Amino acid sequence: MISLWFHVPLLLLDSSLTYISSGIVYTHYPSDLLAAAWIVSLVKFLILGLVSLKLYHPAWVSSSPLFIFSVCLTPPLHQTLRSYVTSHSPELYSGLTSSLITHLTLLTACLLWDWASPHILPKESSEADKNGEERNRQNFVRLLKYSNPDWLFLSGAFIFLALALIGEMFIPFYMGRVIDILSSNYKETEFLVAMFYMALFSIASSAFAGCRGGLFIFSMFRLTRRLRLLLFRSVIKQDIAFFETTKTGDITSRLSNDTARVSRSIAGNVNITLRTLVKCIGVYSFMISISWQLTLLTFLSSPLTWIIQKLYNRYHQDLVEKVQDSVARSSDIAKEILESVKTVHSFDAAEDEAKRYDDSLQEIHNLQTRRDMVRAVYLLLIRTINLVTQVAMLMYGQTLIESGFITSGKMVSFILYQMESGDHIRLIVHMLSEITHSAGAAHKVFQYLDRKPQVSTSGSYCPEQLHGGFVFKNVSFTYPSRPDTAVLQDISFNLPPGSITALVGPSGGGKTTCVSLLERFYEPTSGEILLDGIPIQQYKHQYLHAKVALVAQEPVLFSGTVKQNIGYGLEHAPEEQLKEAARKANAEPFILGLPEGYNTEVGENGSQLGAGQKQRLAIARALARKPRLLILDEASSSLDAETEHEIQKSLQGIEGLSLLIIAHRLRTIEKADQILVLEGGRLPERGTHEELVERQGVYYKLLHGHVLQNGE
Ligand SMILES: Nc1ncnc2c1ncn2[C@@H]1O[C@H](COP(=O)(O)OP(=O)(O)OP(=O)(O)O)[C@@H](O)[C@H]1O
Repeated sequence: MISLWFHVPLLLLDSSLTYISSGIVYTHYPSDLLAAAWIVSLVKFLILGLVSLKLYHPAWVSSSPLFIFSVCLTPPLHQTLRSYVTSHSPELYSGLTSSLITHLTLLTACLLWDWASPHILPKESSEADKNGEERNRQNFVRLLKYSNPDWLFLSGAFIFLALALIGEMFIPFYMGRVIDILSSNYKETEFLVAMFYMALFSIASSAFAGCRGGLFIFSMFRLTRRLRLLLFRSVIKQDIAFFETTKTGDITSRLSNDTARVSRSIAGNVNITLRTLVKCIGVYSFMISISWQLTLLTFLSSPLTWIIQKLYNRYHQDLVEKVQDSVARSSDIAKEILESVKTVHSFDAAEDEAKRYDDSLQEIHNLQTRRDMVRAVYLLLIRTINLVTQVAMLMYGQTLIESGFITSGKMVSFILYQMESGDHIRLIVHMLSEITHSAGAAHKVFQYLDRKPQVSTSGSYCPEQLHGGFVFKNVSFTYPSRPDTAVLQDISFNLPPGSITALVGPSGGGKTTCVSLLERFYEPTSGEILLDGIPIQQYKHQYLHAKVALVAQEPVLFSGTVKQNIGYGLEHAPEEQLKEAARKANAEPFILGLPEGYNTEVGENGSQLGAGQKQRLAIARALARKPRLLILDEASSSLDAETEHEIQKSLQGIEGLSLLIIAHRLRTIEKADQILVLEGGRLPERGTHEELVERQGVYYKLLHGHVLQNGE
């Protein structure tokens, strides 16, 4: 409705302007009506443009610029074509009825557009989108900077690009020439010269194009590799909270897909866009030099091709991304099911899971069908437009040949150029959108590249002498992913050098969280952790991690040999140091029993070892770095009592080594120097086993519950 109120006054204004200005211009230019028509329309365009700018309101019309443009451009364009194509003389003002018909048709088209465009066009141009465009531009510039090391290859590629284009541009020209020579008086020398040039340009342009493509692809791979490495380095240094809040799939997708896409945007898309742009200019120059009237005719379809291509890009790109997401989801489902196949079998859920997987496949299929339908409609429209243009061009071309303006050979050259030109326009529009999308992918990559870990690793203190006394001083902590729940509340305790401390308490009490803070996976929300009186964040990261070693309940081993696993992160450690650690962890007897001893492969995540063996190997790995504090988080739960006892004895024999043991089997920590009872993030009790039993508090209950639970 608002549109209508905007268009009707504009329409009336336009009619009056046409009437008045036609009268004036006609009196001054009675001889050249075509020039007059263009002047009238320029005047109208300026006045209507100013009026609409003055009155413009965002809620009005999306089509008002289109309306004004069409209202002003259609009449002179129509007159120009009329006089050139049909040889009718131009008219300046074609009468009230035809003017009314033109306006009403345009008004209907614009209103239809206003009504339909919100439904068919994806929403854009919001403030956020504009910021996004600006950001994309900045990202693109930044990407160019990442390509700096490849400047030599890229410059070479651009030179070959230019050479190949020059060659390609001349081929249709000489083809037309050959036809002209064949269809007129045949002269052998001229024919041979033309053929020679055609062959020369063909061979040279193919060779240059090959070099160009090769160099671009080479630079692209180099950039991908550089970006991947940078990204991987940045990701691997992130704090644990980052990995808890970011899906692994997202990270791997950035590493594999986005980096490749981003580098494609630089080397690949820029290459294609430039090539197409230059070719487009070249092709149109040749076309204009052959016949500007025919060129004008082919231009008529360009705006339509442009709009269709833009619409197609938006839709198609959107659907392509949806298909990719849904393929990723589907493979995630398959992976999840296959990884938990034992659970699936034990719950007899194989059929249900197959159905779930089938649903995900169906979703992919539906999206792919939609994507292909969109492509089919697009191809149909584009081919129809091409056909109509070609028919019009041939009809007019025939008039031009008949009247002797051009030769049939030139007409052939023109057709060859024209066939290329449509492809070029579509490719430019496609590439421009592809570059924007790649810049979007670049944004995702840069987000990770620029992310600063929340746990700083800039400490530099690494003293030669270390006593190894740890102190928790009024430490409180909440997980970044659950900021409302305090997991540790103002806890303080000491881990004196060479002592054994046990952390016990009900599940969820915060034991593992204490360990995570000691390992600097997170920073305490308040309070501090000191090592020999100095806050642990001031120590050099590698130094601290050599002094504090953790063995988790389910240790992670890497595929490789036993020796490689024990020496993980210790590149230059002597073999004897590793074997010594294995002996202390009571792992040597089983290692020597393996087919190739220390050189036996452990399989992916140690799959060829038993749970107890894995734990012993993990303890050996921790000891190999000669720590001052060894944290055993339920690390001996899979060991039999005798092995556990052996290990404890050998660990106690290591001078200056403090042990922090988290255990549910309370019997194993009865001999600890101090037992800290952690409940609900607080430390309600601490003392030796005897003291705590005597106190009959939480520890006593735990012990009691534990005894009852195990029937001991
Ligand atoms: N990564 C995390 N993000 C958010 N909350 C967490 C995270 N890890 C643990 N929590 C929560 O913090 C609290 C303490 O967990 P923690 O694992 O430290 O307890 P725990 O005493 O070691 O338990 P358990 O004996 O079962 O291992 C629990 O409520 C748990 O749900």
